[in-house]
Formats: sequence, structure tokens, C-alpha cells
Amino acid sequence: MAKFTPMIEQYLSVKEEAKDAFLFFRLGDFYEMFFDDAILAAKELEITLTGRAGGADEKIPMCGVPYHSAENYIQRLIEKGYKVAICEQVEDPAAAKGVVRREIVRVVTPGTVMEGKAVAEKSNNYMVAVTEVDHVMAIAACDLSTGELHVTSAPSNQEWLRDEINIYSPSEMIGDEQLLAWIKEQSGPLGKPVVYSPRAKAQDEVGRKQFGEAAWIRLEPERRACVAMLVAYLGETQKRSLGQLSRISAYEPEQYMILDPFTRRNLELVETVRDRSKKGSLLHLLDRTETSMGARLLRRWVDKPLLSRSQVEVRLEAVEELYGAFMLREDLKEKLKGIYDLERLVGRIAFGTANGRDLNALKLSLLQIPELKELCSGSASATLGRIASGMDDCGDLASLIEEAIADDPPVSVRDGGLIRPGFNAKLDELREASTNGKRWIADLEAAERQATGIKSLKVGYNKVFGYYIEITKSNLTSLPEGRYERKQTLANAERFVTPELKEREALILEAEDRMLDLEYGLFSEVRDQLSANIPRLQRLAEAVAEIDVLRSLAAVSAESGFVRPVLTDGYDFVVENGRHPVVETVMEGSSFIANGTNLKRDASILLITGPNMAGKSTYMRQVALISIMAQIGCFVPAGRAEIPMVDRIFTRIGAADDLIGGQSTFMVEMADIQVMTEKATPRSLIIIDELGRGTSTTEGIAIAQAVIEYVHDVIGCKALVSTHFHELAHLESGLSKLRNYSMAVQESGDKVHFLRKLVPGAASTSYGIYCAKLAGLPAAITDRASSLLGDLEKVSVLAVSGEAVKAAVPEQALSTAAPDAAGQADSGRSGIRLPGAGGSEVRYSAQETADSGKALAETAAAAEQEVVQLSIFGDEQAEQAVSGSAASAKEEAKLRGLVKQLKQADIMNMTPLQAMGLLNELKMKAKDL
Ligand SMILES: Nc1ncnc2c1ncn2[C@@H]1O[C@H](COP(=O)(O)OP(=O)(O)OP(=O)(O)O)[C@@H](O)[C@H]1O
Repeated sequence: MAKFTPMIEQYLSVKEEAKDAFLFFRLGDFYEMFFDDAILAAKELEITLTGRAGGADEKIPMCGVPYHSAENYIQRLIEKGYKVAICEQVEDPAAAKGVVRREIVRVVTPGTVMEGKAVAEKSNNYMVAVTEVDHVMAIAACDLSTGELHVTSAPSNQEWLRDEINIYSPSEMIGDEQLLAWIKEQSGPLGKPVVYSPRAKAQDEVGRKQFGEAAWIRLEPERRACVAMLVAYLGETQKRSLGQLSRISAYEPEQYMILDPFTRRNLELVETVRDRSKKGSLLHLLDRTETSMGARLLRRWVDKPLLSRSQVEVRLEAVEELYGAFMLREDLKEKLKGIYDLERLVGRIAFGTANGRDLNALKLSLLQIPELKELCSGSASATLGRIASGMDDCGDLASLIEEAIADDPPVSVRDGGLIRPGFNAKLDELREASTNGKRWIADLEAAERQATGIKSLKVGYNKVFGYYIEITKSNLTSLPEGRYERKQTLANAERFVTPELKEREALILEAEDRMLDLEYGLFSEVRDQLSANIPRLQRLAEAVAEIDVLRSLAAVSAESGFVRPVLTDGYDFVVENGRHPVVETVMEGSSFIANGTNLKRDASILLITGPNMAGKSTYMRQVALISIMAQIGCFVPAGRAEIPMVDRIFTRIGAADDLIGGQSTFMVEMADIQVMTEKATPRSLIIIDELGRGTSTTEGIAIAQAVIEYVHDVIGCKALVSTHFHELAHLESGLSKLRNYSMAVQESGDKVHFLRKLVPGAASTSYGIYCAKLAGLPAAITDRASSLLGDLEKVSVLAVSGEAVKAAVPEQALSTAAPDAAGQADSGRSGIRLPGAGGSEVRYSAQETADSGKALAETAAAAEQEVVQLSIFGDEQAEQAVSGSAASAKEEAKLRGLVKQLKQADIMNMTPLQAMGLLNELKMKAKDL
């Protein structure tokens, strides 16, 4: 015996098909939810939880939403990352025996929503499928609302997959469970919450049917498997034809520059690091698009800079033409402005949700096309000309809509008023009948008022009784007996009918009924005809988007004074007067200081030192952005630019907020560097900000040096490295392709003025405490920091002293300035070199350093750091310091004496205590001056 009522039994069996979704179960005018669904939905949607007797002993938890406002509730659940299965009555209740049959008609999921916030106007909402077949990974990304479907694959490589997924920023993913589990772990860089819907098997047949045999067999097997899985899932959830998915756009990973999630984030390509808003990103700067599909295409271009020079040149050619043609840009803008979101309109047409207003929006858009086409073909640009000549203006479709659809149709497609008079004779006839009938009824009111003398007599209509004549109670006495048939009694009125009225009513209602059916039928036919032309409309949308993006890039380039980059397949990256495109816009006037870049085969690494706040990060990002902009096909913020095609930009720009899964900043950095060492090629560009921070100073320096050497010797690509370790500056003498640069500052009194100018040579100090003061830290802290710094400097003297070095370094490991053959070959790279007293050098060869173990390396590196600091007191600097700070000739003489004393003291051979004593003595004397 069933425990529940038949209706609840039905609910339970439908629910079996939608275990991971809320089941919206249609009951009359409501969608009801039961059991656990009801409890959770009541909480999530803040609606009342009630109960319903369902045959069991206890009441079943229940809550519901009215069907006419369900859309809003569904959206809210989707935004929270849930899925919603919509279950409708699928037979006429009047004809049903027993419980009306109900079925799930669609499952709405975060990756398949067609309306609402998730499908924001200017962005995509991607559903992504990932698979791995025979050590090849594939990824397919589909935006159901626009009909885009991209697919690609590569030999199995998790980083590649992560990078590729990141580009789509999917809201839902399906795939092999194992792969999904790994991706979930990586969800940090993915940023937004993703719903994972594991899938078991791909269905090849489904894909074949969707895209046709010819297109299907062109795809590689792993791509087929991936797309098939995706399409099967979409079919199962949407339960309708997916006409908008007409084309697969397959691409090869090698077609595009590789940008990992950290790089994309650090460079703020599509959103800012701080608040993840689009404003402040490169995309925002470049986005002057007028159409939604243009905005989406621009995003794709920014996400995927090209690797083929010829393809970029095609874009640049159009941008250059438009750059110099202000009027053409304005004219195009006017036309583009009038074009609605063709891709989404097409999506709704295919989905069967487009209404009369959507069709009119499509028509209005299509009407812009002929002139848009003419503008492009009339321009001097070959690229625009080619786009125009391939453009099908779909004029026949515009005419079809124009003939069929009324100018101002209602939102609903079931309530009539959609079809233009004259489109269909039968419809016109029915409309005529209905209008005549209504006129007869309107006339009836006047006639009966006249005949009965009752001024308040009126003819009304309601759904239950149809047309009636209403007379107030007070007037009933004036009504001749038997004139009408009594139908209904109200508190203060009586309602009547006449046989003639009923006859007319039948005619009107019948006409209206048929009219509604006919209108809906006609409308559906028009929609179907458009549906059959979806590929044409999609191609048109693509062309419009491309024109829009090219125009947008030209507009920004012209207004910001960018120049056309000279692209090369060579190595050198030469930029004169480069600027950071985004930072310069937020600065008032022309206060941004331009800096050049000169990265060549024989000078491919810049080691940039300089104070905090001096502009190192900005400069390095600027170089990366110029490279990306050039490969997108945009002009670049510079006076002149010669840009080689870069295959990958790798950035490590420190920020505490890129911590993932409890890993330390240092671990993240090391993991990134590992990927870099594996993936970077000579055509790559590496940018590392503050290399080696996050661990002890000595280790930091050691690692930084080792990394720089690796990039220099093994990878051989262009690199910009900034560091606070001024000690690394000595690398210039050993690494032939490395150049020291620094951000210039000017000191006056205790103030530091940032010049933001990149100058050759290393900087000597970081001004960290000065920056802390600027940032408004309390004086108690900055003063304390200053005094601690003094103490630390004392300690350094200890380390410098011969005792310390000697204690750590075995005698035989020390050799003098003349190195042996092995040492020469290393030329100080793999080993550690210490400047010794009097300009001599203590050198440990690689072998020796390794032999002496970590303790040696650490101590030696620490000593090295401090010695470098002291050795700053070279003759020249000492001279400068003396003549610059002495107020009188007498003072100068005394100072000279002190310096001499310092230099004469054989500090390398003192004990720590002696060294410290000497330094204190000198300091005291200096104070007395
Ligand atoms: N070329 C420039 N012209 C004008 N202002 C600049 C320039 N470069 C940077 N700035 C300004 O200087 C500020 C600091 O720059 P940035 O963050 O690049 O310094 P940094 O040297 O990397 O500092 P830190 O070492 O503390 O990270 C920026 O916020 C920017 O406003």
C-alpha cells in the first residue's frame, strides 16, 4: 500500500530524476517544493515553510512560489549556485484520468541560464566541459545564451588546463570526476564559484546530430568526446533543440599567447586585483564598443592575444585606418549603436523564448546593416573591406519581421496583438468579427439605456459569466418585466443577459480564441523561419562584433595618443617613451613619466633596483601590457615601439592576496618559478617583482641569484626582475646579458623625491622607512624602525669581521682574486663571490660552495651582503660624503681623518668585538663634529 497520496508519489518519482536540483513542481498557479527541497528553499528564498498532508502520518514540509513570478526565484537560486528542475503538467487536466501527468521540462543550471544577472549584457556565461582521453586533455566552452562553442585540446598538462579554464571563468563545469576534483582544488585562481556536475560518458551520436557529419569528423577524437559530453548534458537539461549551437569553433593552443591566471590577474587584464571590478583593467580601458557582442569579442581578444604576426597585422591595418578617420569612426558608432545583442536574440529565437519585442529588436538591428556594410566597404582598409564583403545583411529576415510583427507587440506571446494587420487574411477576418461584435455590444448599451430610460445601465464582462447587462437595485423598478433574463444577483445590482447578447458573445469569444491561437501559430512560424537562418545571423553577429572591436581599439588609440607597433619575428623589444596605459589615465595632466625599454639578445635581462614606491612594478607591468596590446592588434602607449611576438608572459608579482589553499607566499612563488623554468622559451617574457622575498634574506638572495642565472644561461628569454636586494647588483659583472637599472630618486634634506625615471645602474637603498612615514605610520613606529636599523647595521659589522667569515669558511675554500681555471669558467656565477678588503675578492668556486654545505652558503651570503654595504665607502663615495656633509674646512679635515682611520683599519681581520668597537668610536667622533 502506498504510503503517500498519488500526487506525492508522482512528485517523488520525478524528484528521482533531479536529485541535485530543486524540483519546482507545478500545482495549479504555483510551483511547489516538498520535503528537504522545501526546507532549504524556504531558507534560501526567505519564503514561508508550510506543511501538507500527503498520506503519511506527519505533514510533509512544503513551500511554493507563484508561477508568474517564478523566474525571479529561479534566478536567485542559480546565483547561489543551485540548479532548478522545472516540472510542468504535460496533459490537459480536463482530459486526465487520475493525477495529471507531470514531467521535467528543463533544468536550469548556472551554466545554462538564459536570462537574469548571470547573462550580463556585455559578458559571457560559460559552461565548460573537460575530458582526458589517452593522455590528451580537451576543453569545450559553451555560452548557451549566445551560441558560442569553443573547443581545444593539448597533451595532458594540468597547468595548461587550469590556464584555459581560467580564460572562460565558467559558472559550471562538467567532466571526468578525477579531473574535476583536481580543478576544484585549484578553484583559488578560478575566482568565481563554480558548480561541478560530474558526467560519466560522452555521447558521440548527440554531437554528430547537432553539428552534422562533416563538421563532426573534422574534430579530433578527444575534442569530439569533450563536445559530445557537453552537448549531451545541455540536451538532457534543456530538453529542447539547441539551434543556437550551430558551429564549433576549434582552435589550437599554439595560436595564442599563454597567460596563466596569476599573470592575467597581476596585469589586471580584465579586472582589478583590489576589488575585481572591470573598471581599472586593461579591458575597461580598451572597451569603447557599442554592441554587446563587440564587448564580448573584445574580452576574448584580450584573453587571447595572437601569436601569428600576420593575423595581428590584419587587425592593426584596420585600426590604423580607423585611427586616422575620425568621421568614419563616428559614423560607424552611430550604426553600431542601433544594433541590439544579435547573439542573445538568436539564442532566444533558437530556445523558443523570443517574444515579439525580440523580433522587432532583431529587425531594427538588421536595418542598420546595409549602411554599416557600406561604410566599411567604402573605407580604405582592406580588413574592413573583407569583413564587409563577407557580410550577409539578412534583409529577407528583416522584411519578414517587418511584414509579420506589429510595431509595439506585448511582452507575452499568448495574448495576441503580435501580428501586423494585413499579414494574414484569416486573422484580419477574425479581428474584424471581434471588433464588430464589440461594437455591437457598445451600441447595445446606448440603445438599452434609451429604451429603458435607465441611465446607469451598463454592459460588462467577466470571465465566469461573459457579457451581461447590469442594473442597480434602485433602478430595477424601472425595468420592464421579462425584458432580460436574470443571471446573477449582487448586493446592490442585478445582472441580466439576452439571447442576442449571448449569441454575439459566442461569436466574439470564438473569434478571440481562434485569433489568439492563430496569432501564436503565425508568430511561431515566423520564429521558426528565423530559427532556420540562425547560422546566417550568427555569422553576421560575428562580423558586427569584429567591426565594433576594431573601431573601439582605434578610438582608444587615437584618443590616448598610442602608436602602431612595428611587429617583428625577431628578438629585440625596443620601446621609446613607453607608458602604463591604465596608470597614465588616472594621473592628472601629463604627469606620467614615460620610460623606454631596450631588451636585446645581448642585453635581455634588466635587474631593477630602487626604493619602494619608485615605480618599479608599474614599469614592469607597462612592458608586459605593451606586449599584450600589440599582440591583440591595438596601438601601444609609446613614442615608438618595435615588438617581437612573445609566446608567453610569465609574471610573478608579489601580492599577499594570491595565497591559495594555505600555501605560503614563498611556496606559491617557488611553485610559479618552477612552472616558469619548465615552460618559458626564448620567445617568452618573464617579469618577476621582488624576487626571493618571503624567506630569510640570505636564502632569498641565494635563490634570486640562482633564478636569474638560470634565466640568463638556460632559458635565454627577455626578463625584467626587480629586487630589494641591492647586493644582487654585482651580478652585472658576471652575467653578460644582465643590465642594472634603477628608478631614480632625488634626496633633499630628509625628503625623497621620486623621479619615476628608469636609469642605468643599481640603486643603493630602499627608503622603506621613508615610505612608511609617507604612508602615515605613527612616528613611534618609524622612529623605532630607524633605531633598529642602526642596531642591525652594527650586527652586520660583526658578520663582516674576519672572525665570522673565517669561522664559517674552511681555509681551503678560500682563494684569492686569481681564480683557478674552474673558478674562471664559473666566473662567479654558481659560486659565491665576496668583495674583500681593499678591493680584493674572496671567491668560492661552485664546487667548494656546494661542498661546504648550506651553512657555509648562508653565512657567506650574509657576509657578502654586509660587506657590500660597507664597501660602498669606496674612495669616490667617501670623498663625496665628506665634501657634501662638512660645514667647514675644519670639519672636512676631521671627517677625512675619520674616513682614513676606517679605511686603514683592517676590518676583515678584526674580531667582531673589535670591529664593533671601532665603528662606535667613529660614530661618536662623527657626532662631535
Ligand atoms: N612612470 C610613472 N610616472 C608617474 N607616476 C608613476 C610612474 N610609475 C609609478 N608611478 C606612481 O608611483 C606609485 C608606485 O609605483 P609602484 O607600485 O610601481 O612602485 P614600486 O617601486 O613597485 O614600489 P614597491 O617596491 O613598494 O612595490 C604608483 O602608484 C604610481 O601612481
